[in-house]
Amino acid sequence: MIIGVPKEIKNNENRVALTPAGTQELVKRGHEVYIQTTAGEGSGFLDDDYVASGAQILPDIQSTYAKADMIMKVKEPIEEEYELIKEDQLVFTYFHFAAYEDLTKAMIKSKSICLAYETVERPDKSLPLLVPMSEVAGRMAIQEGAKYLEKPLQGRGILLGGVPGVRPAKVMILGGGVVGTNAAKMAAGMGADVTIMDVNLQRLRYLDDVMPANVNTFMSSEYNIREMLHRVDLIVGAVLIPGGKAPHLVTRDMLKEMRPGTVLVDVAVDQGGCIETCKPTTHQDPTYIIDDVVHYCVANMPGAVPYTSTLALTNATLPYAIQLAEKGWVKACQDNRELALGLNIIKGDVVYDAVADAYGYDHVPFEKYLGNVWDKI
Ligand SMILES: NC(=O)C1=CN([C@@H]2O[C@H](COP(=O)(O)OP(=O)(O)OC[C@H]3O[C@@H](n4cnc5c(N)ncnc54)[C@H](O)[C@@H]3O)[C@@H](O)[C@H]2O)C=CC1
Ligand SMILES: CC(=O)C(=O)O
Ligand SMILES: [Mg+2]
Repeated sequence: MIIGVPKEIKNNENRVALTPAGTQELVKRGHEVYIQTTAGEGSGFLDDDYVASGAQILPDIQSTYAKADMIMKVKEPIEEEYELIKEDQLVFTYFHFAAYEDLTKAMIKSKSICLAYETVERPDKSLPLLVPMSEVAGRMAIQEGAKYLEKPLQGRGILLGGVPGVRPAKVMILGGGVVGTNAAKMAAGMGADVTIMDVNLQRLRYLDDVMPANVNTFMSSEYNIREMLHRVDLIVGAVLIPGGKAPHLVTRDMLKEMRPGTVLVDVAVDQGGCIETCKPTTHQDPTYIIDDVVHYCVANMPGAVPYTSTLALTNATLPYAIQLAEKGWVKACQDNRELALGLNIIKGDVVYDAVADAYGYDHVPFEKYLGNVWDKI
């Protein structure tokens, strides 16, 4: 198969979808790998490193898209890329369709095959290609939150861990999945007073078992969220309905109940955000203020720590990329249901139900393309 890796063009997106080590694995299996020049630079990989692993370097994004059967990317395609995606081309990347209607329409029009990292799903319901970036973003959420709580950055001016004789900051984490757990670990390690909220009681039981004493669990409900608002310093939004739009757990009217300088970090912004007033921001201009509350809503948080993120992401994506390259997308998805669940749009059909629901499209089962292979197993 011919694999193309374009350079990411989203603001401050320094990750790359394939490392020189991954290139070597694909090339030694007989595949052709084309890397857009300087695509790996932000993550510390030079064109020469890729060439040494057997890749060929292409001069621009147009030639990279034009050449490839499979495009491997990190972030969702942005407008300049829509026209470059070809009919029948396999695009393997994050899409977050439920948050981007224009992208959804453009990919339907392209008649490409959109296999989304964020909905590849294991039998235990875990999301193996989202987990590594959720680990990064969860950890970063506290680092960023602590920074924006500083007074010169318009925060309340409270130190997360406090000092002897002075209480630590209160951190409320909405969603106790991968982002929430990693955020809680970091906040607890810094000495904050942490509360994790979730609707899954089993998950809260587990977290109660494994978390240190300065982390409490609390059932997520509008009533319980409101009860805490006037006391918290930092709120981390970390809920997920896989593939779907995030529910608004913090609504606009709730901002009035918070203290001035409270910081909101809505990590779930890539699925539309769980804080009603959150709109996607960039690393260049990450925050804005509404009602004296600081909003941090960067949709590609891991892009700022590419040395860690590229390795963490590609450790997870490479085994799936190899299956796609070896077998083609139809056979690879027939053989591995985890990958089939990543299919979101196929040749103009929306095949992922939460994406179809988000915009009122018909949901076409992916069996139209894959057949009912699992019934026979
Ligand atoms: N902004 C960024 O750069 C990044 C964003 N993310 C996003 O972070 C979000 C969270 O991802 P993960 O932690 O991996 O998901 P996850 O599936 O591990 O956890 C989500 C949790 O939300 C809980 N939940 C669902 N409804 C809830 C409600 N009403 N109240 C409280 N909890 C509720 C679920 O029970 C689950 O425990 C996703 O939207 C993901 O795409 C992930 C990585 C980077
Ligand atoms: C998951 C995601 O949105 C990211 O890694 O940028
Ligand atoms: Mg929203």
